[in-house]
Amino acid sequence: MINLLHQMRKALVVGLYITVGCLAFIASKIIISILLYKRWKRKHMVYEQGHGGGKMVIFRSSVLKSLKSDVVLNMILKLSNKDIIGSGGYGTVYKLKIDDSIAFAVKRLSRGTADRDKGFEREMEAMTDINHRNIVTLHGYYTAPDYNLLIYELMPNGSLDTRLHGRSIDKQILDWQCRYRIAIDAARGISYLHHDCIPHIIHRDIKSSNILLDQNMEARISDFGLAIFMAPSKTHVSTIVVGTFGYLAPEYFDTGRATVKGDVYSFGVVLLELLTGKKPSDGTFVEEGTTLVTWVKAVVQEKKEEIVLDESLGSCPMEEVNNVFNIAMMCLEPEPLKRPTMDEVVKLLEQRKSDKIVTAD
Ligand SMILES: Nc1ncnc2c1ncn2[C@@H]1O[C@H](COP(=O)(O)OP(=O)(O)OP(=O)(O)O)[C@@H](O)[C@H]1O
Repeated sequence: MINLLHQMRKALVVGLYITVGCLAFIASKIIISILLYKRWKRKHMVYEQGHGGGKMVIFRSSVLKSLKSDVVLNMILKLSNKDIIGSGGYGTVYKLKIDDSIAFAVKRLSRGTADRDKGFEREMEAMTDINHRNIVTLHGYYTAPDYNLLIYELMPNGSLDTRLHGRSIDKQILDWQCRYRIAIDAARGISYLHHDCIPHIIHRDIKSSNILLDQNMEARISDFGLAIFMAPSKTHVSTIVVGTFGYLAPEYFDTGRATVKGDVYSFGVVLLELLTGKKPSDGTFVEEGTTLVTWVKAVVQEKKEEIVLDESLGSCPMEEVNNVFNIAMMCLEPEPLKRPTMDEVVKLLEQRKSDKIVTAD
């Protein structure tokens, strides 16, 4: 009898513990959900828009938040060809001028194909929570039945691609110091995606037209239309091969396995562009049956880097130039495991830069 009473008491205590445990678990979930919702509300301002059943979401920009959504939308709808500042395979980019001192870049993506819609979703998923000085800021978006709009901060100096391969007057500003700084800024942006974002972000389209320059020629990574997430416990994500010819890592091209080392390879190609001033898709490479990477590797092996160095650079510190060639070669190792991580690339670039600054000062 006593034994039975003892057992009932024990069962009651266990039951009580389980109930309290469950209640505490549910309460903690509710509190976390409320906190997450409050955080989301703080960051986003959602406007249900009457025009054509679209929806506008503005975050981060106090200027845009202070304007009424239909005012912003009307300004966007008035954009025309004269406001175009660039165009890519997926859409057209316009300059949206709010007043004499404030402007944004608006990317218009037509809808209709699953590819395009996916690109828009990817861009939003990847960018809404990113806040880094070397990543272009997304201020909001508008989604309508026929098209999607992405509103970014405006990068007044355009893309590295246009500066490097466009009019020669645009190239003048790209002296050695400027190119070195662009390399460090871009490396920091990619390193943030690979190492600090959870899940990690593989950009998959690192190239000079996706490196944009602000008013001080500081570089930021843009265009997350092909970006994919990767859990920290994973080493790769299997996908169909996308990206830009000339920048794709060979193993990704062959297997469709996207890894952070694929971005490292593409960054190595960008370093070669900065060093040589040549475009990876330059017609002469195709004519001669070679590539920018093969061409440069051959001269680096013979220690004749100056042959391929961009003539428009004029005189520059050859020790530093050779170091950047070496970093590029590491990034372009055919074996992905032998390539450095982006964290390491940043350190290699920073170390050499700061050594230079210390001796120069
Ligand atoms: N925030 C911005 N500020 C200023 N210019 C921009 C901005 N975003 C894009 N651009 C300009 O618009 C061009 C087109 O950009 P977009 O991202 O649509 O295409 P892309 O990267 O050049 O090519 P693709 O998307 O086909 O790979 C860029 O190269 C750049 O010159």
